[in-house]
Amino acid sequence: MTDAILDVVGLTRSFGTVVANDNVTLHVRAGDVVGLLGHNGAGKTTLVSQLVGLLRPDAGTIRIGATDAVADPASARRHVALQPQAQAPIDGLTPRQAIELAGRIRGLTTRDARAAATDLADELDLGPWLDRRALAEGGGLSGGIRRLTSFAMALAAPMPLLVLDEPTNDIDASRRRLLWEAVRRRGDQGSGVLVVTHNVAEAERIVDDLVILHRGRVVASGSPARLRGTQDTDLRLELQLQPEADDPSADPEGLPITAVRHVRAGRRVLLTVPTGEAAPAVTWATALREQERIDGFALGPVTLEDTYLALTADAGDVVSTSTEEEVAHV
Ligand SMILES: Nc1ncnc2c1ncn2[C@@H]1O[C@H](COP(=O)(O)OP(=O)(O)OP(=O)(O)O)[C@@H](O)[C@H]1O
Repeated sequence: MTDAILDVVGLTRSFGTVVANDNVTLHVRAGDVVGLLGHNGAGKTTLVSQLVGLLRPDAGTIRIGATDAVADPASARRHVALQPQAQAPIDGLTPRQAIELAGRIRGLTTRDARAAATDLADELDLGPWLDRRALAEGGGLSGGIRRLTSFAMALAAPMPLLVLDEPTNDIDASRRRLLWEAVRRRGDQGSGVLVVTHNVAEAERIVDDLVILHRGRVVASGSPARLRGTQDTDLRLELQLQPEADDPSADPEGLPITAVRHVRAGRRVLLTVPTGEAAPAVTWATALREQERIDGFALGPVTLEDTYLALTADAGDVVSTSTEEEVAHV
């Protein structure tokens, strides 16, 4: 892919017998925000570590801009700003000092670094904490404000490629919204952005493309609309099971409705049903609730979460879908 700022092809990395990345291929174009989704242990941080030269791949290639990042990680890193998953070591500094420092390291003048810190504080509503010092052992600043500071440090100077490893962890809902808007803005201003997240619903609204990793492999990639994979006219019926209760939809033969897809996630059951089945679906679910076989239900549009959970379910989880194969190969 010639206009990509990041080209990863066939990347493979094992730890002993664990294949953490298995033949991973993905691309990020300038101006695009790409979300990397996957459960714990899917291999996301292993991938990020190789992008920035902290780990060497067993096989495969990484190109960042025009640079071969495996052969010359130091040059490649000059094009990348990384927000690592671990909290940034900012004890002794205020957020303002930390952001200014990050800007200076990336070549901004003192004056521009100061302006960047002030602008980012406005953009992310960091103002009340901007001059409060981070103390040892988590003192001074909360985990969320430390994470937001680390995010702001990654954004301190414009970079061709931004790699953000779970930037929303610990952050409150209103600042998460500001953070996602800031991510989208960086894409719109021309950076390529790769954002690792567990937050499917929030990422879906701002990304151009998603890559879903499961057990080290890419199991699906494409735009959110393509990945949803079902007809726009399909609906999602969510059943909330009672503790220890059986899933009343476990046997497709016994269902009074046609479920295109069936996903079990803990005590939630997500059924994808054609719009034409809305009325019988509500009648059936209402009866289940009256019989106290479920705690409640909701009928709404299909979301990416349904697809994501279906693609990343492990053996033993209850998943059946007539569209899964189609979705997995978009
Ligand atoms: N340094 C290491 N030594 C041994 N095994 C490792 C090492 N780093 C990662 N692994 C293993 O590789 C697999 C992928 O881990 P990785 O941290 O990349 O997943 P992740 O998707 O980032 O997970 P999380 O969302 O929990 O951060 C896991 O099975 C993990 O135990």
